Amino acid sequence: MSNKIIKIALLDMYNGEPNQGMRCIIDVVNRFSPVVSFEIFDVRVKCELPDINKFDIYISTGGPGNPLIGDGNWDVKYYEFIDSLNKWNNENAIKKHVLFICHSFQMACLHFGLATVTKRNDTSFGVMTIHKTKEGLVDPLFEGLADPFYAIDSRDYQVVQPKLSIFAKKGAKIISLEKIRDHVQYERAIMAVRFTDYFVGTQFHPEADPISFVSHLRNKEAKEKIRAMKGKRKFRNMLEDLLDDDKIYRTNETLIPNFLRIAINDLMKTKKMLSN
Ligand SMILES: NC(=O)CC[C@H](N)C(=O)O
Repeated sequence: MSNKIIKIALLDMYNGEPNQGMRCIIDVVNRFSPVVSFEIFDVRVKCELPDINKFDIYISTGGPGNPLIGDGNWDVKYYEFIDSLNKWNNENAIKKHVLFICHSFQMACLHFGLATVTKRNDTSFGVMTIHKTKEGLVDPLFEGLADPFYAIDSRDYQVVQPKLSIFAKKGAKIISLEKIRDHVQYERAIMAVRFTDYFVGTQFHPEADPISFVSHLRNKEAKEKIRAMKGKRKFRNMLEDLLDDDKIYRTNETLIPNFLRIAINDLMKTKKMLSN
């Protein structure tokens, strides 16, 4: 394989469960071929993690279950792996870029001690509005997305109670929040964090496309559960949101492509500088 190709490791956190995330991520990554190649690592079932010498960019997926609990094996290795990437970035000119999605995002927030993760009162599932914070308005990850923008959310847990002193100490930033729910007193959950210049994560699913969402709803039970949860009108509105060019399509075409473009440009620049 040519050295010019940028290598991406996809950390599959789905624990062997059927999901739409992997197909969507692969679909987005393939838009960058032939500049990139990718390999998949099954973190939770096989305890597989990549050799950090061999990959430039890492995308760590969503996944089922409680992010506070691992099996004492894969989770320990996963956290060690994040630490080794962070250490690498502190010591090397050519950086490792990481995107943490949903379950991985929750685990990263916990690991860096930035916030608490709690179980929500109800499942969050569907097309949600995501609000940029002041920092989010200028973060290149969101360039080309409106404020608010739309994303697919699918979770039972939430990242809340940010420890702002730790954010400040680490230079991390909250870049998006949940919408304000006037009629409920709950705290707005954190929807995205820039951990460092090279590590960023989202609580929602930036990889999701309308097809993946509709496929999920082909499961009758899933469909009925969501229809009952939202009510008929909101359910129909959500289906309409799916077809809107400015909503899920826009996020799918913008956010991970921004992440990859920023990473690829940075890698090409630093690799070239070092080979001169
Ligand atoms: N889609 C996900 O990755 C979900 C994350 C986590 N398991 C939750 O339920 O909140």
